[in-house]
Parts: sequence; C-alpha cells; structure tokens
Amino acid sequence: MTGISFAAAVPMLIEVGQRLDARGWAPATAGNYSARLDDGSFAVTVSGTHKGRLTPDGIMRVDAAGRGLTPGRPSAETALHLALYRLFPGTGAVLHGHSPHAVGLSRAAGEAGEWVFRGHEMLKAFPGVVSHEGEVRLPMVDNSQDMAEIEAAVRSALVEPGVAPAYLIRSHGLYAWGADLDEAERVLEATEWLIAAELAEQNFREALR
Ligand SMILES: CSCCC(=O)C(=O)COP(=O)(O)O
Ligand SMILES: [Zn+2]
Repeated sequence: MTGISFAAAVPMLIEVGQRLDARGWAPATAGNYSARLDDGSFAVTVSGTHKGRLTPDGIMRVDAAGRGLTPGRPSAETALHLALYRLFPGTGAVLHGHSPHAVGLSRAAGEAGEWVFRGHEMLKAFPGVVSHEGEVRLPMVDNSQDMAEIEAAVRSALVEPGVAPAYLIRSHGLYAWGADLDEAERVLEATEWLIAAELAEQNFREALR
C-alpha cells in the first residue's frame, strides 16, 4: 500500500488549494482535493470549505467507502475521488477545479463526449507522453447531482487508450489525478493550459479572418 501520512497530506492539500485558488480555479467553495494515505484511508477536503483558505479543520479522513474517520462532512464529490482510486490503483491524489475556461469549453462543445488535443508540446506534461506528435483525449460527461451517475457515465472512457488522466464534467469542472499530488497538479495545470491555448488560437483565427 502506497500513500502518505495524514500529517504530511494536510499541509500539502492546504498549499495546493492556495495555488489553485490563485489561478482562479477554486472560486467560492468550488473544487475538492484528496490524497491516498499510507493506512489505506484517504484525506479529503471538507464539504463547503473555501479551498483557497483551507485550514487543517478543512481536511478529514475517509475510508474507501467514503465513511468519515475524523470529524466533518466529506466533499459532496468524494465518491468520484474514490472511484478513481479504485479504477487506477496507482493514483495517489485527485484534484478537482472549477475554472471558467474548462467549464466554458465543456458548454461550448455541446454534447460532445470528448475534446481532443493534438500537436501541442504541452502534451508531454501527461504521464507517458513523449512527443507532441499525437493526441490526448479529454473525456466529457454530463453533470448530475448523483455521483454514481457521473461515475458510471465516464468510467469506460477513462480506460481507453490515449486518454488523459483527467475528465471534464459539463457545466461543472475538471478532474485530474496522478501518482502523487505533484503529478495530479501537473496534469490539472497542463489540461488547463491546453484549454486556454486552444481558446486563444480560436480567438486569433477569428481576429485574423
Ligand atoms: C459552489 S461549488 C458546488 C459544489 C462543487 O461542485 C464543488 O466542487 C465543491 O463541493 P464540496 O462538497 O467538495 O465543497
Ligand atoms: Zn465540483
């Protein structure tokens, strides 16, 4: 069993929240974060907290079924985090943000089931990608207040070849994960950068038309 101690996870999750909030990806109380712990449980943010202003009380432990092991109400999206740990046992951390760019793309793309990034050097920020010559697919799924519905709708897309360790919930936000918090943050940041770059490209094309 890999993972970090709860004592180590708490300051790391607080700091990641401050960084993501500074980027505008954690407005109001949006977003949630988790990390796999060394005893088989998970650290997760408490529901309704401002993720840019987390204190140790804003992070709690849950078991693999999402039951609280320390005081607090776990994130309303805890089930989505736990589903990713189950599906990808090498996952050590999951981050969820609500950036305007990611949500804007998810709405502009209509009912599309994915967005495909092609030809960007930034693709190499994703684990295992060694060249810009190729594509990385970002699954997109409809939002729901039923986490089981979201999870069931996205699960098969996540295990297809060439898919990013990330997915977009329409009109809601972006999930990204990695072997540890650093990798999850890199995946989130790279995905946000790719979305912003493609929006900039589209704006330039229209301006130059
Ligand atoms: C204003 S954010 C609405 C809920 C949400 O999508 C989110 O990411 C935060 O929920 P949590 O229960 O983790 O605080
Ligand atoms: Zn959310």
